[in-house]
Amino acid sequence: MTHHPTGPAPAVGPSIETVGWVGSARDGAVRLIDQTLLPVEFSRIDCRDVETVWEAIKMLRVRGAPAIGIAAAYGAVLGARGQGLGSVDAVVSSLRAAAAHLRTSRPTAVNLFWALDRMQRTAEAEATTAPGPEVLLDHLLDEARAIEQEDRAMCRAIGRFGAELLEPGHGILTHCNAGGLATSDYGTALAVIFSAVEQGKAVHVYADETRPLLQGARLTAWELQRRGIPVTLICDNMAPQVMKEGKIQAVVVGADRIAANGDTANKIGTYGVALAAKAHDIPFYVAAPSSTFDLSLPDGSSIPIEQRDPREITHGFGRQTAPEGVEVYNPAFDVTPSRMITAIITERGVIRPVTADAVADLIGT
Ligand SMILES: CSC[C@@H](O)[C@@H](O)C(=O)COP(=O)(O)O
Repeated sequence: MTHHPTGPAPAVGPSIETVGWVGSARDGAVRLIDQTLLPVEFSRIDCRDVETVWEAIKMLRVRGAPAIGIAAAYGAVLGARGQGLGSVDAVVSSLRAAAAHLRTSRPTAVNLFWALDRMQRTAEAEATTAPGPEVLLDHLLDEARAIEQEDRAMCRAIGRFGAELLEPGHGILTHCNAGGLATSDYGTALAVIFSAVEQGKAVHVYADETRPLLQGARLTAWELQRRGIPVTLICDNMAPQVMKEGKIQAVVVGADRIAANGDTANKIGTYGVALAAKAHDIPFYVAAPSSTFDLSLPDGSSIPIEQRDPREITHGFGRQTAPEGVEVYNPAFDVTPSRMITAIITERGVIRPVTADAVADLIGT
């Protein structure tokens, strides 16, 4: 049952740069949108040291798995110049220390570790050949920029593959924010929607508010509205009812870490959406780049789940909404078993059905 008009699709509005680098390797800074201020205020901050990047990741000023990885890669460049540019060895050891610190910012999104491993490998590989510390630092900035550029390309490819799965008039439910704000510029789950609209398919998005930090309300609704895509905001607990009313023909969400068998960690509440989708026979799609897969983990049971400050639940956005001292459980992510995922959309193609063999075939090389 489709309740959405199938008239001409709107044009997709312009991208925004979520995280990038300004200035030279020697004096520059990591520039990022402070997402904690959205949707009321749009402002960027410049991070000039590793600690500021660490804090920005921890406090969700920059968030979303690929964007965290990009911010960390640029943060590693800041770290590399930490002890000054006295020698190549000083640059390498400063980068190692910065990477070790940045790894402690958030545990679940594997893109953070993937990007830092890559920066560290680059530093170590070039240590013996770089003619001097300044050249090495320039190369490290090039590597961080490559991570950002590759993410752009991956998101566009995810969008192209995923758009094939949507039809004009579809109602699409998404959870949290897997849009441009969570990546370099185009998103993963939202890329699928942007691409479908660019292909002329008019769709309507339902955005889960996403308790407790409201990434769906503050970020996804803002991003879709800004790009001219029709969006209806709902509270998380309304999703099953909205499905029952026939308004949803597909669910598309992002991912923070995907195990070798396809089990997928994403924002808390995603598992509940998958259960509801299954009950209503609605396809449940995960959209993620290959950098979000962690093939060292056989299944989702060993994915580390971030536990966050209870005050995000008891004092969300500055107002006390629970009794003082109440016990709180606040996991930031949950794991959806692969058997509940209809397909995983990657930049290399679509994994369907989601099995360990299919994941290994596409991602394992
Ligand atoms: C393309 S981003 C995919 C995920 O990182 C996203 O869905 C998500 O769960 C983000 O959580 P957040 O806590 O806001 O970093």
